[in-house]
Amino acid sequence: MDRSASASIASFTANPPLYSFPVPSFLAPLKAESFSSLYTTLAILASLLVLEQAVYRYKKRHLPGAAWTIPLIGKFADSMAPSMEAYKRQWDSGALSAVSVFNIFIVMASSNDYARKILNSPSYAEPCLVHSAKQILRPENWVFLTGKNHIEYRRGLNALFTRKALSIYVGIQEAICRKHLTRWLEIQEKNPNSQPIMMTARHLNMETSLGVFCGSHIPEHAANAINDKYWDITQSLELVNFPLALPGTKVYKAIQARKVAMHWLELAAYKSKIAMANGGAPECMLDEWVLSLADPNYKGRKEFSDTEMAMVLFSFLFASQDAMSSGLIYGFQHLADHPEVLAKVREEQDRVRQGNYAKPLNMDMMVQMTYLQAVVKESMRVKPPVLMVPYKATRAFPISDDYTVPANSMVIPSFFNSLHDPEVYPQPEEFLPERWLDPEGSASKNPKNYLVFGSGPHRCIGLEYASMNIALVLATASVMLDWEHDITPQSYLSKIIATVFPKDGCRLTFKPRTLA
Ligand code: HEM
Repeated sequence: MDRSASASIASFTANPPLYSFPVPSFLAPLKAESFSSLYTTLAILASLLVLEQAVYRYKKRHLPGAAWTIPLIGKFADSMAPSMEAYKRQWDSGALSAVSVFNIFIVMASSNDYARKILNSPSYAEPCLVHSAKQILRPENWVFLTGKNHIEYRRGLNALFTRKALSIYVGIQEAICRKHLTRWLEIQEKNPNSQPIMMTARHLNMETSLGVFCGSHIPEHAANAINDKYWDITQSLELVNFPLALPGTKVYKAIQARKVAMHWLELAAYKSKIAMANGGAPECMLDEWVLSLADPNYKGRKEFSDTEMAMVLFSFLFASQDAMSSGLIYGFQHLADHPEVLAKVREEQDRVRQGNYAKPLNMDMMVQMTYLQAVVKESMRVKPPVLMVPYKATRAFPISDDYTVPANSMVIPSFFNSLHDPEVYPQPEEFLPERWLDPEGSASKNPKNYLVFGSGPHRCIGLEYASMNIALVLATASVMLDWEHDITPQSYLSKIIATVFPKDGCRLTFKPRTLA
């Protein structure tokens, strides 16, 4: 037998052997010192691995979650391929549960009380978004402000979402929506097969957002260019990404996409300032913003560079493109699957439009569409576009009587269980818009459960605009189109790419609406 193969570590040390295991022959040429340093390295590695487990177990304490974490990577594999089933298992394992990814200790909060507590405790926890978000949005973007600075900055932006401002946007939204729905019909005419609306709905959304934000200060070809690149941003929003934005990586591509968007948004800000200085009437969000800053009664900061304005608009695009597309796509799917609900939407459209489908929509008409509003609310309750928002504990956070989230841990409030609580929403998996029509019903009486747009100081700033836009697209579609759902084995499975989509992209066929 080859002696080196059966040698033991002990034979190279003065101490009595603690372990004895065979050394492979490729190690034979190693000198005693080399073995000693190898032994030391292995011992250090082993200690680190033990330490990793000890720290994980110390932080986790009694919370549900794996007893041991997978060395170094933790649940990285799960975060690469997120699935509703795995998330649901985690949420149902306890109101608070623990998980670790790349040694980032994460506390998941699934109950309504804990989710709201995290969202409403700014002195303990702040949003941290996914790691790539800072590279894409740029670290100086306002969305990363915290505390008083965040409150003040945000106060200035509220002017962009007032009822008066939203009224200006309705006309832009409707014109773009009609143009896209007409194009959907033309595409269908050329190809009678069902098509997934995943990308076409995203395109409609992108052009609407850019139209609302920038009006005629952004040309259509720029909106198309931004739309073409934007998918790179969506794809880069994974929980963990390769840390360096090297060419070829997803984050690198997303940064290139941001540069294209920023170029056009800066130009739009510049043009808006000139148009308003020349006494033009406000026709988009930028114009509203420029005018509000010039108002003598306006108290906040008055000077914003073109780049700063563009970064704010880009943050809106970033926050809305995926979430709104998800909301819209499920809106189409729910209405296709529930013809009785679509029929009621149409009855309401008839009433509000007084039978005149060519009449342009306005804010008063949108307000009268109470059934449609219930449809939109219910659609996003059943299929919340955003399942959870990552926050970070800025210091030790005593979240319950018997558990304190360790400082610097991630703490993730999830919305699904709140939105599917059978006590508040009986038959929680069913799509029942009527539940919102009774002001005394449990859905209306428990607004704290409706976490679709979050809660607290970072609650979605665009929530009314978002709901109105989804309603407006469905209203317009209901009067212009008939559509059918081509149900596949993946229609009711979820694909999670930043937000939630039907796994098959929602395959629909469209026809011009036939009026009875
Ligand atoms: C269906 C569509 C949308 C959904 C489901 C949605 C959902 C959310 C959620 C869950 C948050 C985090 C709230 C929290 O931490 O408590 C959020 C934040 C935010 N949303 Fe939305 N959102 C939508 C559309 C929009 C739109 C259209 C805009 C802008 C035009 C927008 C702008 C923002 C911004 C800027 C934030 C961060 C606010 C802050 O940190 O102060 N969102 N949104």
